[in-house]
Amino acid sequence: MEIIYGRNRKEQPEPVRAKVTGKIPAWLQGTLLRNGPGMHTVGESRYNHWFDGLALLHSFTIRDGEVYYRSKYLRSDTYNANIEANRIVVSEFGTMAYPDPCKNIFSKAFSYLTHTIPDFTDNCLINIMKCGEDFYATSETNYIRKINPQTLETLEKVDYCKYVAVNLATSHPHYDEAGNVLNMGTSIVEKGKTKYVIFKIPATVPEGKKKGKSSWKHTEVFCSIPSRSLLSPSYYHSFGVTENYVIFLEQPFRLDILKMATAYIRGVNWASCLAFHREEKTYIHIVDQRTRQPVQTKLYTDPMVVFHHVNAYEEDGCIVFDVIAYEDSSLYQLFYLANLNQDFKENAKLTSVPTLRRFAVPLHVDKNAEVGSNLIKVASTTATALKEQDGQVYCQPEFLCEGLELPRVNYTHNGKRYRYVFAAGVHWSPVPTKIIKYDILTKSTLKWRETDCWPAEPLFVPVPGAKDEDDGVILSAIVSTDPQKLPFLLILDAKSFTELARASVDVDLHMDLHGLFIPDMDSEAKKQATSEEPQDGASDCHGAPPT
Ligand SMILES: CC1=C(/C=C/C(C)=C/C=C/C(C)=C/C=O)C(C)(C)CCC1
Ligand SMILES: [Fe+2]
Repeated sequence: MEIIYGRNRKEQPEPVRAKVTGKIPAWLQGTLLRNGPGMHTVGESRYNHWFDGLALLHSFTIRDGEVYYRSKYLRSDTYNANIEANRIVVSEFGTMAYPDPCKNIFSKAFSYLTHTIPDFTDNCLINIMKCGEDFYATSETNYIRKINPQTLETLEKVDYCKYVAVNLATSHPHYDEAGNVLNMGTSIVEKGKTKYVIFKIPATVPEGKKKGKSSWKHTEVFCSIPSRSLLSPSYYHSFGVTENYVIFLEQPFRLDILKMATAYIRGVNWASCLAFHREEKTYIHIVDQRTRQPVQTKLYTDPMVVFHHVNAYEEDGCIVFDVIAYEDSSLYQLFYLANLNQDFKENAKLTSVPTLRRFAVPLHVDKNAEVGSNLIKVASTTATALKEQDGQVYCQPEFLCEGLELPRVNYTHNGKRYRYVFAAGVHWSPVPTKIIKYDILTKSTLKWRETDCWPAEPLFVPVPGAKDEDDGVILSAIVSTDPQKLPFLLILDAKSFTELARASVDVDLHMDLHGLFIPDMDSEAKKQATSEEPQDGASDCHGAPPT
């Protein structure tokens, strides 16, 4: 597994033309842009965790049946400082680093003082966010980095803190139809006022506001939810939305702020400040986007750990939401590089399988409803919400399917009723071995897998004018551990899950995390703008840079 996870990857900044087999649909024109960790050692120093690796952006540009690949390390301040020092000098999730080699106790104490309120890393390795016409590499700290989606160059650093009071923010924002971004973050600095903040970044500068100003300045707080525990807010990796509501799970997987404030002097990493409290409940917060107020009903469910929300929608006075849930937090433990070594089958065993769970929560609780009665009258799910004596509502999910992670849906159905989940197939190990299409209606699955092939998160791209939810293709970057087989971009027909084409590239493809597809709006115009004609040829040919 070290070959997949722990090895440093070589960047490929010049586009490489892929060898295409099969036929890429003519309508599929655009760029698949993805992010993930690519460098795990700097000089003699080594990161401990896979989520620490330096961000490596990569893209597959699909144009007229041809595919071009390129990759480039994000030139974050973190990357630059590490490369300059030839060692890791910035702390990441699983690695605490010391900028100055603290030779004596006094200098260590001094460094400690300057780190009490930590300045987090800008190594944005998790996802790509679209904001208006701009693209950003994202992580979970207060920093994101603007990038050029064509050349993968690193542009300016944006500090969320300048626009909204959050120290951490998710790398899984939502988008409305106008492209406005809805995201969530946690404010931990104002002691005693720890809160979760839902905020909106407009896609464009609002009408009537002074032109020329960036839309960031118009970021607005939508709603703040006070943390149940002021010194120990929940950790969350994503959240859900419906057309009118936001769903936030305050799970008992929590950050300890005091531990974080002393982590540097204690020489421990950020990950050690996270703990799952298996005896506590998971609180379900619902925020009405129209009133910007939380729904007053106290909703809760059993302890669980959720990283990825799948989708959510409203039905008959209820909110139905689907998540991938675990019984514990073993997933983050498994991604320590020491666990992903040769014996990963032994070391990297999940102690709970990820399951797709469907919850249903009532938007209004009938005062006359009997204590103990199920408030969910929706026929399509067996999820329940039981009214309790004290007015709280206890929600129990319907278990839909096991062994899914990195879920994606057809985003035109985001927040709306939907039927299909596309995901990576995992079981006891967190390493995906297949791609799955799960049909919620028929509870059936379609799978793609190939020996020695390790798929990334599958992304759904709809065909223009699509009628059915699954009218489109699935894109997934496949890492190969078969020396005879090059890595490739896999293109599946999303309906039948049959292979339409694959584009093999002779490059050092890394296992990535998340990304997005940028469709070419006007591919004809783009083609005209391409200065050079691409050369015909083999997979290692460096064709003209697609614009
Ligand atoms: C650096 C840093 C953090 C980084 C978290 C990361 C990098 C999480 C990655 C999660 C992924 C990739 C999940 C996939 O399902 C925290 C804990 C927010 C807090 C403080 C500083
Ligand atoms: Fe994620």
